Amino acid sequence: MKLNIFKTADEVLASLADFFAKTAKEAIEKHDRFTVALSGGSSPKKLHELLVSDYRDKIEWNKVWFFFGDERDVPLTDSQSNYLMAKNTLFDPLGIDPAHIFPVHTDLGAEEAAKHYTLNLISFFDGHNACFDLVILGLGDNSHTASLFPHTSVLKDESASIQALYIDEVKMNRITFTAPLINNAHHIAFLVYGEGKAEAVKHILEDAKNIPEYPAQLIIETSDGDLQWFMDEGAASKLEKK
Ligand SMILES: O=C1O[C@H](COP(=O)(O)O)[C@@H](O)[C@H](O)[C@H]1O
Repeated sequence: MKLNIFKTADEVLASLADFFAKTAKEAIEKHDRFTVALSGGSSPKKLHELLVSDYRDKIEWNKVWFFFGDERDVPLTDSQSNYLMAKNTLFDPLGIDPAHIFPVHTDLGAEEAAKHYTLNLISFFDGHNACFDLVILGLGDNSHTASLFPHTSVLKDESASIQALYIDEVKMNRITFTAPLINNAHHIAFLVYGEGKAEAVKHILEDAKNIPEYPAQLIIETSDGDLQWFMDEGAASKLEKK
């Protein structure tokens, strides 16, 4: 695992955008496509904006395929939708072909949407377990990542799949990649900035294992995977070892 710690959030974003472009180039050279699962919430908006402003001509966008590590069970037109955020900040400004975007079909209902997404992945990855070139993750201040929330049943799920579940803490259904599905990726990048995340970062990286309390501890580097954290000094401020 590699920790990339920068003074400012802008430097964090610049470094992750560069990493995105590098992994895209390598994947396209290797198998003529780049598969990336985006995270939701607010942190990735600025990353998307940077990719649009500085990487428009540096990435072969017509070879990029977009997925979502988690989604809220709301219509895709709702302001809480992770898809809508990515559409507004990334897909529309870059003119991405809709055929290259895999939204979670929340109109089917959470359970069906999760099953449908799992089947889509199986078919996209030719019957094999999905293995993304890059999964981008955020970190909630309660130590959740994707929609792997504390004390939820999905934390025990050992299948590499998409699951739907009601999350009491946010009073809504969420659709989420399981940890084994995320861990199967070639590259995993956490994007975390701001002092508000410092406590959670410490729990995940330095505290004793306690998956029910700190679900992002489930995300690990496998023998053929690469796990990197991109964070600012604020988010890293409670770490003892840097
Ligand atoms: O609910 C969610 O929260 C996390 C963290 O979001 P942020 O707003 O603190 O950046 C996010 O990674 C996840 O995808 C999202 O659905």
